[in-house]
Amino acid sequence: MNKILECIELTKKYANNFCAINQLNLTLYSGQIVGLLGPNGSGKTTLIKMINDCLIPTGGIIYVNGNPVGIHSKEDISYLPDVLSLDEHLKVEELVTYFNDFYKNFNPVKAHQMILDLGINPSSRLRTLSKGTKEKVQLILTMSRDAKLFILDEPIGGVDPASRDYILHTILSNYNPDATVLISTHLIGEIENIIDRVLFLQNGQIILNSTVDEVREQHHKSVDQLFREVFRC
Ligand SMILES: Nc1ncnc2c1ncn2[C@@H]1O[C@H](COP(=O)(O)OP(=O)(O)OP(=O)(O)O)[C@@H](O)[C@H]1O
Repeated sequence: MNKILECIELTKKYANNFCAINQLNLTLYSGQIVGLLGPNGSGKTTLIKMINDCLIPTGGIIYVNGNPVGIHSKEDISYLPDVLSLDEHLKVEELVTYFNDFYKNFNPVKAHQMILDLGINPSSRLRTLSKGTKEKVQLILTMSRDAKLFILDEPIGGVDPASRDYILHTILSNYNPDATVLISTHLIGEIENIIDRVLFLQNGQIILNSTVDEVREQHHKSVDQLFREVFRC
């Protein structure tokens, strides 16, 4: 198994001195789907932004596929941010062309197939689509790259339950089994059946890093039940 992500003593303090990620150590290997779970404010987006070079750590280091975060890691990672980051004036088909021009590892055939399957009109301008459909387009573009590490920050939050099933199935069936998918979500029950490993984040530290099978065997609970117990208010 190849080490695809390594965070060593990773720390992020914001300008107000609040420590959002606190000396976090994490190693992920290739070929797994990993759920990054934690209550509001636990640091999930901060961690994801640092892995994607969108935020600079205060301390520690991150390696992606053996390289420190930087130009190389941008080729290896396909990132779905928690906010829409596409030009809304473009048509869906123009976005596919744009991604194809921009990323060497983008597969337009795969993108067009998913657009067709989800009944999205390729000639619609993004700004005319509903919030959930915009999210689907962004996810399709993200999943159509042949990346080594997919990082999805809340990929199904605004999507209706029927489409969620398709999208989760799409994540499963379109990702290369040698790749790793890191999914941050609050919809634990929805992703529980597709993830191999689960991480619980609390106050900027990993407090659980187990396979889903280990959670079920050791705690005799689903991940959803364990989460509700650990983080009960
Ligand atoms: N720019 C900032 N300046 C100061 N504090 C910040 C900043 N951005 C985030 N934080 C704080 O860092 C902590 C972690 O935020 P983050 O967005 O990473 O959490 P999260 O786990 O993704 O939360 P959610 O589940 O609500 O999306 C929170 O307490 C948040 O208020």
